[in-house]
Amino acid sequence: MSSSFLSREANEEYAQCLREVVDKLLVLLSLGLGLEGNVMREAFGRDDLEYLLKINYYPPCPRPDLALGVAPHTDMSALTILVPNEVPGLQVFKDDHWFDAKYIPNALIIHIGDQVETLSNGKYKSVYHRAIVNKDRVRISWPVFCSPPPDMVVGPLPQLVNEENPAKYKTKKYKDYEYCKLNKLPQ
Ligand SMILES: O=C(O)CCC(=O)C(=O)O
Ligand SMILES: [Fe+2]
Repeated sequence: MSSSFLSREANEEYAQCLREVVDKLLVLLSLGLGLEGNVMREAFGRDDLEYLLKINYYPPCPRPDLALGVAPHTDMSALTILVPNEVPGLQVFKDDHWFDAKYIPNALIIHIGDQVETLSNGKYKSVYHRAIVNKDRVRISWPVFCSPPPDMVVGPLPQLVNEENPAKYKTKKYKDYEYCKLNKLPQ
């Protein structure tokens, strides 16, 4: 890893690029629900969307069969954009199986997070995933969690709720969702 990756300028440039990616994804996700392109982005606070970079460092583990890097979970963000190093480890749960996320050089891994699931009233599902560890190689991943601002109220979009499709999720401030998730309280 070059030290320039960690420089302030590099992070600012990366954030700027991610903003464009996230804006495009939110437009496509809105259109996918049959809504105007700007609906999801507006519902998440428009230019106030927050970007949080986390660095996961998984040291080699002599018994990868006995340990997990990250336990299974969904991200509470709206979207997560993740870049891993070349050591595989991310797994996604689908049809009762864990699937390896293939490492593709220069590709971004995008997770649908809980807030997109809520806003879409369950049409989009947040991805259940985990990270396994490697016997002799260090794995590193750089997820950026893109979330609504703490005081933003998030709930199923009114356009998607009617008598046949009642709201499946509570409407609440993002910070309250976060509090319940972090403390494993019911939402
Ligand atoms: O390291 C990974 O690939 C996944 C990490 C992760 O799921 C997380 O930090 O939320
Ligand atoms: Fe995650």
